[in-house]
Amino acid sequence: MDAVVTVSHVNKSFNHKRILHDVNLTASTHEILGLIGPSGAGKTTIIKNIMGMEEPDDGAVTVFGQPMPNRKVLQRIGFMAQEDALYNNLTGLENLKFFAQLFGVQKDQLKNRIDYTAGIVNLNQDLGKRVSNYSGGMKRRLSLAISLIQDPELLVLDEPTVGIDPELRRQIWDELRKYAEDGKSIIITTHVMEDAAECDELLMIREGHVITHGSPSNLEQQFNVDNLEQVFLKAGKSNANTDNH
Ligand SMILES: Nc1ncnc2c1ncn2[C@@H]1O[C@H](COP(=O)(O)OP(=O)(O)OP(=O)(O)O)[C@@H](O)[C@H]1O
Repeated sequence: MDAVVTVSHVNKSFNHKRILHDVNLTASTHEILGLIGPSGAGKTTIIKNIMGMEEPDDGAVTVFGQPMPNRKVLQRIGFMAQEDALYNNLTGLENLKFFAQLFGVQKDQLKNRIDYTAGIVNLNQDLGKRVSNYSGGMKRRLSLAISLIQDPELLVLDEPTVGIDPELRRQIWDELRKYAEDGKSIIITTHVMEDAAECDELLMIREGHVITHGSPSNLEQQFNVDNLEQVFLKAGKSNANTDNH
């Protein structure tokens, strides 16, 4: 496994309030890395620092060995933001084609990539509709298909499973697993423990601190509990105690 993303000792404040405290992480090939924590914990801020959309106050971020932002590196990343960035007046198909061209998908690959990515999120039947007529869940699914369109080496997905029903969620996780097995790297944020259980490596985030990290099974063992929710609660408590001393 090779390191694809490194975040080293990153601190970030907004309006003099510290949002990230000494965050460290490594995302590697063949791996799904999950950032889990409640709303406001700082997950999106970490993602934005990785994508070069925010700059750390201290510390460093590299993606494929390069400091971000870097336009060439961005071409190698499939990014799904928390807010859907779609063209509402275009159809789903036109959106997919637009982003495929932006990311340099070869013409002879275009149909295959569109069929494949729309299939993953069950949108094939709705591609002719304008996005303005899509539900919120359909928009999330289209955003996910777009993030996969150029077969990126790194996928960065901010809350991809919000608004997605359990059956489709299973299908998406199976595809993400295949993607990682193919040697790619995936970073995903979630506040849902079922999603966290699908990851190879987890960072539990609370109030901008990484309170613990490890594989789901190792974390359950380490904290001597049988689910990740309990790990989060126990890790949060021990972290709070440490903070007080
Ligand atoms: N540009 C900004 N200016 C000021 N405060 C910000 C900015 N971006 C984020 N914050 C604050 O940083 C904190 C962490 O936000 P962030 O979006 O990273 O959390 P999150 O874990 O992704 O939450 P959610 O699951 O709700 O998306 C919040 O208190 C938020 O209000």
